[in-house]
Amino acid sequence: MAAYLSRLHHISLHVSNVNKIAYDLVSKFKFDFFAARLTEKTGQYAFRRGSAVFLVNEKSNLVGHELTIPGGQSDEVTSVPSFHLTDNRTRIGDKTSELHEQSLLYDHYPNYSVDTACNVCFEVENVERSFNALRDQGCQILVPPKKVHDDNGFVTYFIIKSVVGNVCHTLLDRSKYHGIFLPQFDELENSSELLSPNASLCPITHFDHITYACPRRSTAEVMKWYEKHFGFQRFFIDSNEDVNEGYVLDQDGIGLRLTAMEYWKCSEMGIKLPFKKSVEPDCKFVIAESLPEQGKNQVDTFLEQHRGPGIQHIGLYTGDIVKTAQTMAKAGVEFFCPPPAYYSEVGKRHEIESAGYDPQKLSEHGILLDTAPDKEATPKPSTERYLLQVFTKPIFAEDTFFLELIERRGATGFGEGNIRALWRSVQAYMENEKEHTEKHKSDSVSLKTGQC
Ligand SMILES: O=C(O)C(=O)Cc1ccc(O)cc1
Ligand SMILES: [Fe+2]
Repeated sequence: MAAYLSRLHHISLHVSNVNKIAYDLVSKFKFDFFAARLTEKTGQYAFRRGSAVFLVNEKSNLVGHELTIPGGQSDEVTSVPSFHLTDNRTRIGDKTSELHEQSLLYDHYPNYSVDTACNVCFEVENVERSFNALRDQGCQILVPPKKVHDDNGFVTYFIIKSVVGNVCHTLLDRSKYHGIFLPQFDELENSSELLSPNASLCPITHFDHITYACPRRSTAEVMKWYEKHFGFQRFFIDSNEDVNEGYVLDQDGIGLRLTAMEYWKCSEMGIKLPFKKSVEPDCKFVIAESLPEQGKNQVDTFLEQHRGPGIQHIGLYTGDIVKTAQTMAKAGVEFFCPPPAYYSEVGKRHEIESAGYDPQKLSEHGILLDTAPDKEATPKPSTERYLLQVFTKPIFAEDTFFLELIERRGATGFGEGNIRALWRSVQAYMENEKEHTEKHKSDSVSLKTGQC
């Protein structure tokens, strides 16, 4: 029996420069910094927008380290006020010393040499039952069941290693916890989502999908692992997709195999958000493999620079991609842009206009639009179904992890046109980057700057 996952709780990052990532998440991506845990040995910081929560863990033991998160850069956006975590150190230190708990909670040190997003944490209804089931199925246990409490109740959790590179999963039960995040975390004052000015400018509601970069011919093993242990089911990206081969794009320089999965409970009935009365849509998992015939590509680059398989990107769902991209670009987020011809090509122009968008507006930030094939529209409505996406440049020092904004207007899958356009823009960036490094042009304009 598989573990019974009820919802995605947060995704953990392990980074060496917490200040940089915290700054980017708050000032550029407009996430709210809402909870923190700081001990003599470690710092853990939680950021959220809607139900999308990132837990940023400090990679090294920086004692006396001070994190300052500045306010927003733009005039209209007053962001989280400056916050010095050193102020809280004594308080959290006092709490933890009672428990003699100084190291990371809800995660483990991955001892990874580069910055990485590597723990996808789920809520489960019964930690003991899930643990027994996964242990009996032979899963590798990284942290056995553990109970953590504070004045607001308690949480139990354990951590298992997945079959994808350094990716692991914390499975936790927080049904007996009434605090804002997790026990031993301090809530930041004024962290209420309702008060956040960013909610309307960046209406991100949840994680839409998580994409893994995996080695060639490993997809079947990954699928099998998630089916067996978590009860994931196949999500067909395209109606012509071969069950065994996945969705294959293998021409014109694009060599990519995509296979997607979703977790069954969410796909069948949806999950209630703890704070809101609405139903939280599911988060899909996409496995990306590169194909050898088309030469080295972005998946290979990820595997090389990340030093193994892992989370390549995360799709953040937004109710208004144009507004969100505009706000983020203004704050300094850089997006991958397709070739300018993408927006002037007659067919695409017409497609964009038919969807009610201005090609010029979309082109400003590299937003891609795809119309879902007719067969997806059941029963066929008078309006078509669209998918809009835009991809940020890598957010760590290496060409590894990046974020994506995605808005679905009826379309539930992944658009072939968007994948091709994304692929080309990432390839162009990486080739430029390579040339740039090879020629050692230290005085040339940085490729990581500039608008579309
Ligand atoms: O289209 C999406 O959002 C995907 O997630 C598919 C995808 C996966 C990996 C790539 O390198 C490019 C595209
Ligand atoms: Fe994606």
